[in-house]
Parts: sequence; C-alpha cells; structure tokens
Amino acid sequence: MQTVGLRAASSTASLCWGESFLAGTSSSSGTDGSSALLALRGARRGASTVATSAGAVAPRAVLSQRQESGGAAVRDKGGVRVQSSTFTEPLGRNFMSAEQRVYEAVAKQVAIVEREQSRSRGSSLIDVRPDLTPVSTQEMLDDAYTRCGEVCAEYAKTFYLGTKLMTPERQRAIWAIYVWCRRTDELVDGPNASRITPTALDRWEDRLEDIFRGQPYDMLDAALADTVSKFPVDIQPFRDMIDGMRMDLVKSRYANFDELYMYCYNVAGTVGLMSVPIMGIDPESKATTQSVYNGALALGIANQLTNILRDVGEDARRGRIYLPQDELARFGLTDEDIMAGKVTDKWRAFMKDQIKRARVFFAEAENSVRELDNDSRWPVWSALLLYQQILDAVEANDYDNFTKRAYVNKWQKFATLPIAYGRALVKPPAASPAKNLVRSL
Ligand SMILES: CC(C)=CCC/C(C)=C/CC/C(C)=C/CC/C(C)=C/[C@@H]1[C@@H](COP(=O)(O)OP(=O)(O)O)[C@]1(C)CC/C=C(\C)CC/C=C(\C)CCC=C(C)C
Repeated sequence: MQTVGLRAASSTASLCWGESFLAGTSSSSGTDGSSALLALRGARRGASTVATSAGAVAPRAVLSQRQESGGAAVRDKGGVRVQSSTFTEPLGRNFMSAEQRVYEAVAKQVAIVEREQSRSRGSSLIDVRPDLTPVSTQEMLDDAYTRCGEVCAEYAKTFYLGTKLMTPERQRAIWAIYVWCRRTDELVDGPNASRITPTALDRWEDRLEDIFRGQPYDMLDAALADTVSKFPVDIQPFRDMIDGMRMDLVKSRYANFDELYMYCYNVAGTVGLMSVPIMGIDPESKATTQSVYNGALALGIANQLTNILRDVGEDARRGRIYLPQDELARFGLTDEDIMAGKVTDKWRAFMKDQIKRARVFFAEAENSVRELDNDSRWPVWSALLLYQQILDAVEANDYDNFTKRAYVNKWQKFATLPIAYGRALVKPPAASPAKNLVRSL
C-alpha cells in the first residue's frame, strides 16, 4: 500500500505553513521562502480577458450542445457564431482547437466521476485511490486542512462562509483545492512573479504529479494529496491551470475569442472541473453528468470574463490586454485606445457586447447549479450572483473600467446571500425511474 508522506523532512514540513508557502517553485533556489503566506496578501487575479463582437458573439456556452452531440462542429446557434480554430500555443506547440482540448478535459473528468459513481452507487464520499490512503499522521492532515481553511477564510471570505454548509469532508477538500489554485496563481501574480520562469512552473507541475502519486512536498500539498485520494478528481484540470500560468508568462495579447476562451478555461474553467467531483451531483438530478460539468466550466469562464472586464485598466497598466484583438478592431478600437483609457461611444458599444457574452456563460451555469448536491448549491449560487453583479457595476460605472474598479459593496453582499440561499433550496426536478437506474449503475 502506497502512503501519502511528506517528501520534505517533517521538521521542514512544519515550517511549510508560512515560511515556504510556495516552496520548491523558485527558479533560483528551489524554495521560495520569501513568498510565505504573506505573499498572498493583496493578491488578485490581474489576468483576464474579454470576448465577443457585435452581433457575432461567440459564446462557448453552445459548446455543451457540441459536446453532448459528441463534438460535432456547431457553427451557429441562434445567430451566434462559434469559432473553432487550431492555433499555436505560446510555447510553440501546435495543438487542436480550443474547444476540442477543453472537450477532452471535460470528458476525461466526467468519465472518472461516472466510473466512481457506478462503483460506489451514490455514496457521497468515495475513496477513489485507496492505495494512496494517507497514513502519515491524521493529526498532521487535520492541521493541514485547518490551515487551508484559514487561508481560504482570509482570501475568499464569502466563499469560505458558503463552504461551512458543506459536509466536513467536502469543505476540507474544497479548501485544499482552493489553496493549491491560489498558490498556483500566486506564482505569476504574486510579489515574486517577476522571478518566476517556465522552469519554475515545470517544477510546480512535477510537484503536482507527486501530489497525485501520494508524495506531497509540504503540508498544504498533503491536504490536496489526501483530497485526491478520496474524491474522483482528475489531474488534467490542475495541469491545465499551470498551462494557463505559462500562457501568462509569455502572452499579453489574444488574437480572437478562441485564444481568450482557452486562457479562461485554463485559469478558471478548470476550477469548475476540480470542484464538482467534491461538491457532488444531487442523486435526484435528471441532468447528465456531462451537462453539469459543462455548467461548471461555463461558470469558471463567466467568472474569468467578468474578472477581465472589471480589470481592463489595471491589466493595461501592466501591459496586458485580455480582449480579443479582432473584436476590438471590429469596433474600431486599437491597443492605443485601451492604453489611453478613454471611455468613448465605441468603447461602450464594445463593452456592452462583451458583457452580453459573459452573461450567456452565467446563464448556462445557472441551469446546472440546481443539479448540484444540496449542501453545495448555496456557495455556488453565492459565487455566481456576486460575480454577476460585478458586470452590473461595470455598467453602473458607465463602462469606465479604466479608472474605476467595479465592485459589490458589503450591503449588496449581505442582500445576496439570502437570495442565493433561497435559490439553493430549489431542488432539481425529480428523476425518472429510468434515469435513477442509469445513475445507480
Ligand atoms: C463554491 C466555489 C466558488 C468553489 C470554487 C473554489 C475554488 C477551488 C476556488 C479557486 C479560485 C482560485 C484561487 C483560482 C486561481 C485562478 C484565479 C485567481 C481565478 C479567478 C478567480 C477569482 O480570483 P480572485 O480571488 O483573484 O478574484 P478577485 O480579484 O478577488 O475578485 C477566478 C475569476 C476564477 C474563479 C472560478 C471559479 C470560482 C469557478 C466556479 C465554478 C464552480 C465552483 C463550479 C460550480 C458548478 C456548477 C455546476 C455551476
């Protein structure tokens, strides 16, 4: 039996809480002690992009139809164009279309979940890799999870509150995933970002592989190693998130929505794919597993598009434009216009179109939230409604996302939580007997 044990000596491991939050990722020393937990303070996802074009928006929401129909090319949906192209990765490798790549990642995760569903027949907590059961000390693991919860509470308060409704196993697992995502994001967006090289990201990926092999490097990794031994989480979305960070190192422009979509999948759609195996699907749900994962993917994309639209000015000041260049051109806008940061009628028209696209993704996600397990719906509704309101705030700022930061104030947040709670009470329509049979197979 393989066990989850820390690769670092235990004395080092205990230091890993703070002193070495990003341990092992620095290109120079192999550990980056200065990062520490403090490195997270003030961290934000500056990266993002926009997408869409007047009347020719390309919402990937229609991807679900494509995926459900086995990946056949869908060109139009209600007058909306869906682009598909093969393009070149920042690092030069040619690869399949964005849709195809994401489709494969979703399909792989869905297959793992369905296999485990049939093995466990609906049990909410599945020991998917019993060979990796962590026997290192339970006390250490408990500490590791507690620390993950603290990080989550500090950097994502509202979301942390939502996780408190989940079963203890689920909340711990979501915290562990949150912390890994946050640390990954910190590599390119944190105070040490200027020192991060592709080699450092390769090492972070090696470390990820070790986590999935049951050989975590530090305590926070140990929590994730434990989580992936218990829930049917595929490694691919994690690898893809690291790929998104690689993109951020070398790419500051996105030619079209295909490229932007791929970026959004990498840095945020992946979070949806990582989270649903933990959150679970309501046993009463009639929806296919695939459609629920498509909804999760859509929510990640919607959140990231929103993040991008909120941060246009801030990103531009860092030399980054996460907006489809072809769509900007269609509105008569150039990089110089973005850098100048003037709200013009052209800009307003462009922004309206981008916001419309983001809302299409939110709408697709909404259809899937009710299919989640009972205790997981509230945090997801909260995240969805709160993020959606950022788009309203951009509108309320008359599309000035160059000098004003759109945000949801404390009172709006308070008002949103009970609304989210109310929505979370809505269960999926009862499953037909035939569907129940399929789910329990
Ligand atoms: C309930 C819930 C929201 C669970 C997700 C928990 C989780 C593991 C979050 C990790 C988030 C994270 C740190 C990602 C790293 C990359 C990144 C920073 C992405 C951006 C997030 C916001 O970042 P930030 O905190 O910097 O934002 P602010 O600047 O402070 O506003 C992103 C925009 C992406 C976030 C993406 C999600 C939360 C995905 C949500 C999808 C699901 C939880 C699936 C729901 C399921 C269905 C069926 C709809």
